[in-house]
Amino acid sequence: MSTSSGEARGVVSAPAWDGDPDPRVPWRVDGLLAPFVAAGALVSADVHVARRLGAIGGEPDERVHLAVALAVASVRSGSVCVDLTSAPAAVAADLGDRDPDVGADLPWPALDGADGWRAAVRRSPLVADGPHGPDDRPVRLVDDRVYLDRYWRDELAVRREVEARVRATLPVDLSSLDDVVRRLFPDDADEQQREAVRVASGSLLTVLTGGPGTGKTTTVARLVAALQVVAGPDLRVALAAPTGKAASRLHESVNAEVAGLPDADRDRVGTLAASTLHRLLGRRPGSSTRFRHDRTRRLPYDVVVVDESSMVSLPLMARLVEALRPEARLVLVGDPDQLASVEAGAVLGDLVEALHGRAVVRLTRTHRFGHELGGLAAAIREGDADRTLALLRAGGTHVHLTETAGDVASPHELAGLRRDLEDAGAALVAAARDGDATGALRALGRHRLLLAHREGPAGVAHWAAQAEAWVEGVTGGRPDDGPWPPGRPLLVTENDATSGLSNGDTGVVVRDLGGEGSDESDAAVVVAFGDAERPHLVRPHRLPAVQTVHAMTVHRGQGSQFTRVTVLLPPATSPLLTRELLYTAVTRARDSVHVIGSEAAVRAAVERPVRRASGLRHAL
Ligand SMILES: Nc1ncnc2c1ncn2[C@@H]1O[C@H](COP(=O)(O)OP(=O)(O)OP(=O)(O)O)[C@@H](O)[C@H]1O
Repeated sequence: MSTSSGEARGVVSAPAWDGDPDPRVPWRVDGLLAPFVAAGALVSADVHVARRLGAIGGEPDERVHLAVALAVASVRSGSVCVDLTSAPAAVAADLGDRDPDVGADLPWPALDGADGWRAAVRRSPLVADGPHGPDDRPVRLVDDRVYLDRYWRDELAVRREVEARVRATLPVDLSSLDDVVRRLFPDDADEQQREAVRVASGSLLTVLTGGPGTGKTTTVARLVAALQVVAGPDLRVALAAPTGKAASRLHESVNAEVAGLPDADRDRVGTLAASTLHRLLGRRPGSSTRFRHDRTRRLPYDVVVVDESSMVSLPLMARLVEALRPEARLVLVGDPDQLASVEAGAVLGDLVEALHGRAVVRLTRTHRFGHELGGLAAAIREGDADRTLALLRAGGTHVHLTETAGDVASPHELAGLRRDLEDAGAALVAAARDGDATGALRALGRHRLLLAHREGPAGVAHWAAQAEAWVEGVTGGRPDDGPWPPGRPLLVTENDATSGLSNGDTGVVVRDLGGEGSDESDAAVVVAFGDAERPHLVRPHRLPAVQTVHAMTVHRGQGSQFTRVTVLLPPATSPLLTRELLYTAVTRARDSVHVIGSEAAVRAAVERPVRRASGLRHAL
């Protein structure tokens, strides 16, 4: 494939390439887009995609290339599109968070007028103009939002399905609904949970939101029981979550709740199986965007419940709603204040905003933390930096702040973290060496270090190594430990049907006192995963890809909770430091949280909500 370097207006000098260019390779870009690359608003790969589309589609106007490159960049950073009206302010704000001088005076084209930026984009042969524009163009312009067309189509699919589902009302026998609601939630204080059941009974879409410990999972179990009475019997129910880890947690907690239901309800519900969304939809080998179940081959369920739906990307949500039977009920459960999906879209948050309360039930009564943690989470969620800092500084049994003087914590400032890591590590190694899988799994859930970055001085790679060194300092390696030292905490990084492990599962190497390994390298050790009471034991040679997990990113921690969490904040200038990141990190703690960072970093996080551009939140 040739590059665009030979064209009249082609200004990218680069070698030939056969696929996606590596965004880390510096490409020389000149012309209108150069200052955008220099400022960090675009990477050269964005420019390259835009210029190639321009070359193929016969569009020489650099302003159109800019719009397309920004659309590509926006997907990379989690947005679904770029809004031409707000792009200058959004880019300046993003760049200015890091350096106030950068991004303020980029050469933005004038938007309005017959020869303005908007008009140039609208009449471009690359661009379909409006929702009814031609469907063979790579880019679409709708209300000043520029989309790569496939994201527009995904957004449209979700919007249409949601609109249809919200409009439909299902006939319900109100007196039997009232009976079952009162039986399942006898306490008047549980009115919000009752309301969730009423909404799910009467409509095809229910959005159930709430912070951690507000009873979402509990409600799911009872809601299914209620639906079996008012819309059943024998409804086929699927439970799903975006990650394997979240799916197994959902499976455990819903079935535990079902076990406590009155006999008749429990029998009606039976055992519910939870799987990942990918598995529910049916993976197709070699494709991550198409599934076995789609519009032509719908999912055979009457009720589909998706937990942790804040983590579901727009493309995956589109595939799900397309695959639902039109009469199936969809229940989306999650916390829209948490980090959104790694891929593009913030569907749950957008829907909550767009639906204006229709089909949405928010649970606000916390059952789990009756202490400082709940107040801290609320202050962060509400964007109140002063209150967040005051609560952190006041501290208490459950909240602790180590306020660092600079961007990087000094050894003195790290003393508390070191102690936590050493204590948890020592307990882990002691139980593992004793062959006590239950004790080791409990120790594994005792403390977790969460970070924003994967790489760099504030990243997981550095801190995992540091933590390991500290732990080894107190536990000492043993000559007979072999390649799988007992007490090593592991994170699974791929899904694996053979071992039953999913990407995100964590486990610990434990001495197998009674057993024999199948070869020398894993003789006499097993790796314990899952529920501490009923550990799932896997021989090392059967493990899928794993890594040592003394520390993990907040993203990785999403969907899990730990007794104690330490959040080590990056410098205030880190683009990853957002309100959602801090909220998600703090709410991973079941009992106590320790935040390490500067005042500037705490303020930056709380005051910087993620801005993901999308049309979904305006659309309904
Ligand atoms: N109506 C209720 N009355 C008393 N306890 C409740 C009620 N609803 C939930 N709980 C309890 O509150 C705790 C948290 O509930 P649950 O796990 O359902 O919350 P959640 O919102 O799903 O939390 P997370 O998002 O952290 O998983 C559980 O111990 C549950 O038994």
